[in-house]
Amino acid sequence: MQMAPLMNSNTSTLVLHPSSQAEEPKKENMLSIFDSNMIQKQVNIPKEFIWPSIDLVNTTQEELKEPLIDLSIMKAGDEKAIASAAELVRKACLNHGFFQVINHGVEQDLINDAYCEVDSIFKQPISKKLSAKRVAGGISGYSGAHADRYSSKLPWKETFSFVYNHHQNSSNPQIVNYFKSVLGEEFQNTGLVYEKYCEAMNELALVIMELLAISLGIDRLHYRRFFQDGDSIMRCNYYPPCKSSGLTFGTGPHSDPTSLTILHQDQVGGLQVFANHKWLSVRPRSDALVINIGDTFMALSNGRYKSCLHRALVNKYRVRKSLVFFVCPREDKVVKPLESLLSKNEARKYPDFTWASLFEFTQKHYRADVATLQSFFQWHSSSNLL
Ligand SMILES: C=C1C[C@]23C[C@H]1CC[C@H]2[C@]1(C)CCC[C@@](C)(C(=O)O)[C@H]1[C@@H]3C(=O)O
Ligand SMILES: O=C(O)CCC(=O)C(=O)O
Ligand SMILES: [Fe+2]
Repeated sequence: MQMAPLMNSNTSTLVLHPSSQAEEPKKENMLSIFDSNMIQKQVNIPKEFIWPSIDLVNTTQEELKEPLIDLSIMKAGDEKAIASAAELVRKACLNHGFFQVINHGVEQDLINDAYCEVDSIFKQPISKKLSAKRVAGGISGYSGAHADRYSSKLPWKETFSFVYNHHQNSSNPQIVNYFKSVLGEEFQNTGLVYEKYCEAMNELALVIMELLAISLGIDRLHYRRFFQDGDSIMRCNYYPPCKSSGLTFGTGPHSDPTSLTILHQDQVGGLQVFANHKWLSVRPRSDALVINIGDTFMALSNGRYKSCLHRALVNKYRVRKSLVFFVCPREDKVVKPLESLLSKNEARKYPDFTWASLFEFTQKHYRADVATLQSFFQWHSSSNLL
């Protein structure tokens, strides 16, 4: 059935095409855009955004009881407190893979500045945002509901993503150059803010990697070394209010295919984790960062630490925003558990693979969901993963 074109505020036409089930790649000549200004005014939610009822299970308001870790102990070198914190982290990661950290060393002013820049990006007219559109097969750039990638179960969100390579240096400010190249010179300051934000995220990531190594009883510097020259991903999520919020998701149920996620959410609430057989809310804390294990780290721990299903709800009245830093190793690094982690006769749960191959799978062939890792290995069952 041909969807009727809907006019948006900028006179260009918002055209939502009939939903084919193809995930990616979508037919080249299909142009679909999600103009959040326009779509919020619609009486009925386009059917492409309506998720299967099986996913829309009622959610309790019950909260996840994830540990809150005070990271100041790491700088202080308080080994007794570090051992206790590592035990709390271990228990959480064996179960659902989520914990929150405070005294993380990321200045509140920098977080506030990053949110201000989120607003400066997403308030741009749709034509400007589309000029910075994500290139098919890549992660960087603007996306409106991923409407150019998928034809059904569209997430009610706009995103802006870019890559952070730690080995960049001030003489080659990649993020500033990226913002200026895709959004214009007036986004120089936005680039500077995110340059600083990603540097702070990367530093924090290495501290958390040390705590994870301690919690797993391996060489505490192992993951620092493994991730120190990583190619991480920064993503700004912007979730407009939705009149039919109970029929869609801001971000659908998934586990992160990456290694470790460092997320700041605003005070609106909406992040949920599937733990102990139910959806549990992660309480927003403005002074905390939410940390969760991703699929790649689950493989590094030979399945010990869990990369868990989570999702982001939208609501009827308020915009919700989140800043998400996805920690990834350098793309050519071989993902396999450290020998000393494996107990005697412990079988390997996953074949060796590179992050580049898993990343490409999620960008070109498969929408990350709850089964990404096994789908990835099935996809590559015949060919070489490295
Ligand atoms: C490597 C990635 C792919 C996604 C961004 C990072 C880590 C999380 C992934 C994602 C958010 C999981 C849900 C589906 C997805 C398509 C999304 O809703 O944005 C995923 C991201 C992506 O492929 O752009
Ligand atoms: O916005 C959120 O709270 C969660 C987003 C998320 O899970 C993701 O972008 O991977
Ligand atoms: Fe996620």
